[in-house]
Order: sequence, then C-alpha cells, then structure tokens
Amino acid sequence: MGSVCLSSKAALKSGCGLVTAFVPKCGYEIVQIAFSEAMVLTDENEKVLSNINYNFEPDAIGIGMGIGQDVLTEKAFYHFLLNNKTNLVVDADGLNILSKNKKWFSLLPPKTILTPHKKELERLIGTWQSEEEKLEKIIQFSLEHDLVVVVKGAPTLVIFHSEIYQNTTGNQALATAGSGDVLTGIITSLLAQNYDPKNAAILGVYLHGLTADIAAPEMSHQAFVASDIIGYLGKAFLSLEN
Ligand SMILES: NC(=O)C1=CN([C@@H]2O[C@H](COP(=O)(O)OP(=O)(O)OC[C@H]3O[C@@H](n4cnc5c(N)ncnc54)[C@H](O)[C@@H]3O)[C@@H](O)[C@H]2O)[C@@H](O)CC1
Ligand SMILES: Nc1ncnc2c1ncn2[C@@H]1O[C@H](COP(=O)(O)OP(=O)(O)O)[C@@H](O)[C@H]1O
Ligand SMILES: [Mg+2]
Repeated sequence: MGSVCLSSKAALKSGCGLVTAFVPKCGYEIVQIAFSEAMVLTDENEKVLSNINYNFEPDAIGIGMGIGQDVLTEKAFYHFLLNNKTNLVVDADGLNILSKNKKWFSLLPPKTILTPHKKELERLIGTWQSEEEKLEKIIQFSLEHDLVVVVKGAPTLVIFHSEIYQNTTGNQALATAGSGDVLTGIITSLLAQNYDPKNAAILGVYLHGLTADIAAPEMSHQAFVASDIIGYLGKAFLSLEN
C-alpha cells in the first residue's frame, strides 16, 4: 500500500489538481490516513484488485504499483485494458503481468508509457548480450507497440521509437525503496497536465533526478528516502525557472 501512497502524493505534488487512488478495501484507511489530499475508491475485494471500475474519466492513469500478480488482479487488469482509452503509465507488477501476457501489448493506448527497471525490462523483452542489443530490442519494442519506454537506471533513458534521450540528473540517493513508485506518480501527473507522453516521461525523469541532486548535499545520499523526492519537488520545479 505504501507504493500507492507514494505515487499518489508524488502526482499531486507534481501539479495535477486531483488524485484518486483505486485500492482493495484493505487500503482505504491506510491511504486516507497517510495522505488525506488523495481521494480513495475501493475494489469490492478486501485484499486484491478484482474489478477495476470507476464512474469518471481521469485525464491520465498510472497503474501497477503494489498491485501484485494475483490471478483475480490479472483478470481485472485485462478487462481494464479492454475498456481503457485514457493515457496510461504502467509500472511494477503491471509490467510483470504484461510480461506474462504479451498479447495484451496490443490493448495499450498509443504512446503508453512503461517504466521498467532492469529486471522488469528483461521480463518484457527478454535478455540481451550487450548494451547495443538492449537498445535495439527496446527500439524494436517501442516501434512495434508505439510505446514510450523509461529504462530506469543510472542514467535513465527515455526511448520512443528510434529516439533515445539520456537523463542528466540523479544520483545513488535514488537507489531506495519506492523511488520508482514516486517517478510513476510524477510522470502520470505531467501526463494529466497535457504534456505529450514522451515529454511527460523526459520531464518527469529529469525532475525526479533533480530532487536527489538538490537534496543529497543537504541530507546525504544514505538518509534520502522516496518521500524526500516528493519533499524536494518544489525546489526542483523552481530550479527549472532559473
Ligand atoms: N513501500 C512500498 O510499498 C513499496 C512497494 N514496492 C512494490 O513492490 C513490488 C515489487 O517491486 P520490486 O521492483 O521490488 O520487485 P521485482 O520483482 O520487480 O524486482 C525485484 C527483483 O528484480 C531484480 N532487480 C530489481 N531492480 C533491479 C536492477 N535495477 N538491476 C538488476 N536487477 C534488479 C532483483 O533480482 C530483485 O530481486 C512492486 O509492485 C512495487 O511497486 C516497491 O516499489 C518498493 C516500495
Ligand atoms: N545509482 C542510481 N543513480 C541514479 N538513479 C538511480 C540509481 N539507482 C536507482 N535509481 C533510480 O531509482 C528508481 C528505482 O526504481 P524502482 O526499481 O522501480 O524502485 P521501486 O520499485 O522500489 O519504487 C529508478 O528511477 C532508477 O533510475
Ligand atoms: Mg518499481
């Protein structure tokens, strides 16, 4: 549930106006207490997502953080993809479920943003023997399914069709639990604010890293945790204006 709190808070503190978290019943109090600014809708199931539905049209959706891979959730994810037309960011176990059902790539809206770390990427596109082969496979994957791929790492790359953007911010302070969940919240928020998916990914990755560059000299790499990324977003946005 922590990953949902982190990505919801990151989204609201990246400038979108409203955030609704969709969680199993067990998550209702947790999210509302952890982050009262988020609205919370619950699944009918106590423990896992079994039926993803809501009666409003979000501007963007981020899905996958903390959702696990229960068979009920896989089925719910499939039905969600069948009906969804909203701009989408898929992360974490959302990526892992896609990797187990590769035919579902065709259900993703155009320019859907995927945010795999190295292991999630391997599950999506298979293994590679060199950096060149890895990039070729991702470009092929992006062209074939019209996807924006955020290749998380040091440095992070954003790949869209045959375009490769290398991020210039960030440091080892980001190697901490939940920092990817926060990144998904930031990118989803920018997508909801009408940034083109490629630019939402590029700007989101840049801001995410920038928080660590600003914070590390003030609080060390060791003591920096995912919530600090959220805490330093304001300074990161302000530094863009200089
Ligand atoms: N506070 C929370 O609630 C958190 C929840 N999280 C959720 O936990 C679930 C599992 O996420 P994980 O990413 O931990 O699990 P994964 O199973 O996707 O990745 C874990 C394994 O992948 C490999 N791996 C991960 N990153 C790698 C890298 N950069 N290079 C090489 N190998 C790597 C390692 O073998 C590791 O054991 C997700 O749904 C995620 O959203 C995590 O994001 C952590 C924080
Ligand atoms: N040494 C590093 N330098 C820069 N960024 C890093 C480093 N290690 C990890 N990161 C960043 O931290 C984030 C980790 O994401 P992820 O593995 O999904 O974390 P989690 O699932 O715990 O939220 C990615 O954005 C990655 O680029
Ligand atoms: Mg992650």
